[in-house]
Parts: sequence; structure tokens; C-alpha cells
Amino acid sequence: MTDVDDLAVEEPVEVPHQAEPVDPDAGPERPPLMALRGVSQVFRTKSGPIPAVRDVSLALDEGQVLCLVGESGCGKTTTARMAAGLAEPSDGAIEYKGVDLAAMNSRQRTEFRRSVQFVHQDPYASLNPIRTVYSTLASPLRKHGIAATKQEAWDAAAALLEQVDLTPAENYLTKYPHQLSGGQRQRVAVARSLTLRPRLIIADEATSMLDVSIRVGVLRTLTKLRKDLGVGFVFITHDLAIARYFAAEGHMAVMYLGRVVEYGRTTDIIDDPQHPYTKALLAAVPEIDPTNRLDHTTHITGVDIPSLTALPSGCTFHPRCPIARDGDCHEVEPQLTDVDGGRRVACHVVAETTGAVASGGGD
Ligand SMILES: Nc1ncnc2c1ncn2[C@@H]1O[C@H](COP(=O)(O)OP(=O)(O)OP(=O)(O)O)[C@@H](O)[C@H]1O
Repeated sequence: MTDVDDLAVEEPVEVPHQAEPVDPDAGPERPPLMALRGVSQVFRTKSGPIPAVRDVSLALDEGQVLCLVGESGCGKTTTARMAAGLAEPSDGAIEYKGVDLAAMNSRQRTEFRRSVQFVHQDPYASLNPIRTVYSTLASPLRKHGIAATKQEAWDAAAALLEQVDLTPAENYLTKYPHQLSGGQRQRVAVARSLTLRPRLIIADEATSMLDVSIRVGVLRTLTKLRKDLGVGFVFITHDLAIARYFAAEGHMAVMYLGRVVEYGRTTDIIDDPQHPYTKALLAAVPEIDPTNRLDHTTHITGVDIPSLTALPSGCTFHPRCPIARDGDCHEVEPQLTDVDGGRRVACHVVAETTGAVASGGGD
């Protein structure tokens, strides 16, 4: 877990669009930058189908940040890979600027591939070991006609390295991945994701393999890029301190066993979690709650996280839930329900307490 004190010193970041909750079902007149509509992913394996993601609807606008959080195996990476067009959903649709990926013509698909970039958790695995940093960055620049000559490619690659705070750039352009530290490699991977001037970066645990001090530096660079370039981020992390820092002016979706169980503004969720799973996640991180308003003695009850191949009936969280009741919680899967101010929660008890109504989005 990242020490939040390391992250707390950062000045607040201005983003081009102050984050209003984005409705995936907004009308076609102003489609979100990206929308996931009722997206599911079932992996067919020898031991049977694995429903990794079920009926997820999420959206974000230009320049916004959306954090996906949750325990290992809850479906964050699978969701991110579908959003990046790296895997086709078994059901539902991914839309970029209102156009379904599955129905895009070749021009739209090319624009999507340029505009939406994926940054992996492991920069060592994602960088070609036999290419220098220059070659890694120059290749897409030349291929897509952004740089016409070697000199232009060199200058553009150097500018990209400066954007990711690898300076002086000349010291890095001729290096190979094995000659760089983990943080430097991840900065090169981020620079590569910027080569085609993306509108959205999907970052999957992009800082989780880095030492804490290096992680903070890379997060600061990503935050600066968001501010300077207005690029949107889907940011995946299991670390709530990172989510609070990076998506402070954006939104958070909390996932559990393949579904979104709570969605809203990051600050609202951190300050006032509604779903018992979100409460338990936050209560497990005492340093994120210096005022001790959460009951840190309340842990998730019951057994370990259930298997995706044997999902509990009703609310899949009920075997571990401290407030589960007989009846609905055991029998009926709760839908995401509008609570207030754009917050959506999938919990029968919360819905009843707040008098909430189920949202039509089906997410
Ligand atoms: N290609 C695949 N084939 C079969 N099962 C898969 C495949 N990819 C992922 N899964 C399973 O789907 C579930 C969700 O995995 P996913 O990687 O999306 O979760 P995650 O929240 O990103 O977890 P982590 O943080 O550990 O990566 C897990 O149970 C995983 O084992």
C-alpha cells in the first residue's frame, strides 16, 4: 500500500473538465469519450465458463479520470482490456465517441487505435529488449507519419521523454530497456503511449511494480500529463491511496466478482462509502481515514472471496457482508441504484435505507 503522506503533498490538479458523473446512457447528441454498455466477459475454460466481468456499464468524458478498484481477480484488467479493444466482450458494447467498436469502419478503427492507448503493469515485458528507447518511440512516429525524417523522429522522441520527465533526453534515447531502472522503463512505456497523441490512456496497475518512492514520481508525471495534455485516464489499481490521489477529481468504480458495486466521484466514495464492500476496503486502509470515521474493527465477514465458477446466490457479497439480511440479499442480485449526486450502489440494504431507485443503465 502506498504511503498516502507521500502523495498528499501534491498541489491540487486542475483538469479541463470538472468531473460530473458521466451517464453511459446519455443521448447520442453528446456521447461520452468512451462508454461501456452492459459489457460482460466469459472465459471458456476446460473447467467451465468463468464469468470474469458481468454487465458493466461505465463512461467517461474527455480529460476525465476513472479509477477501477477492487481486490485481485475482481475483473479490473479484463474490463480494461475490453475498453482498450484488446479483447472482445462476450456481451454488451464498447463505444468510442458514440461509435460501437464492433461496428467501426477502418478509418474509425485507426482513429480508435491511435486515440486509446494501453499502459501495462510490467514495463519490462512490454518494451522490446532489442530496441533502444529512440527506436521504440521513433517506430510509431515514423509509421503514422508524425515524423518524416530521422531528425524529426529524434527530436519528437526527445520531446516525449521530456514530457515524462526523463531529462536530459539525450541520456536515454540510446539506452536499451535493461539499462534503465523500473521507473525509467515505465516512463518510456508512458512516452510510447503518447507518441500518437492519444485522448485516453488505459493504465493497468501502471505503478504497482515500482518501489514506493519511484511510484510517487511516476504518478506525479501521469498527473502532470493529464493536466497539460487533457488526456483522459482509465486507471486500474488495487491501491486505494493511489486511487484517491490520482482520481481525486474524477470517478471511481469499485468492482467485486466481476460487477461494479459502487460508482461515484472519488472524493464522495472515499469520504462517505455506501456499499459495505467499499466500506470494508477502505476500513482495511487506516491511513486513508485519519479521522477514524470508519469502523476499523468491521472486517469482511465469512470466508475468502468466492470463486467465479460458484458465485453465491442473490448478492454475491452476502456471504462476507456484515449487514446482509435474510431474503433479498440471499436471493436477488441487486442492481446498481442511484443514491444521490451521481452515486450508484448495488446493495439492497443501502437502497432501502436511502429510498433509492434502480438506475435504468443495467450496470
Ligand atoms: N484468459 C483468461 N482465461 C481464463 N480466466 C481468466 C483469463 N483472464 C482472466 N481470467 C480470470 O478472470 C478473473 C478476473 O481477472 P482479472 O485479471 O480481470 O482481475 P483483476 O481484478 O485485474 O485482478 P488482478 O489485479 O489480480 O490482475 C480472474 O478470476 C482470472 O483468473
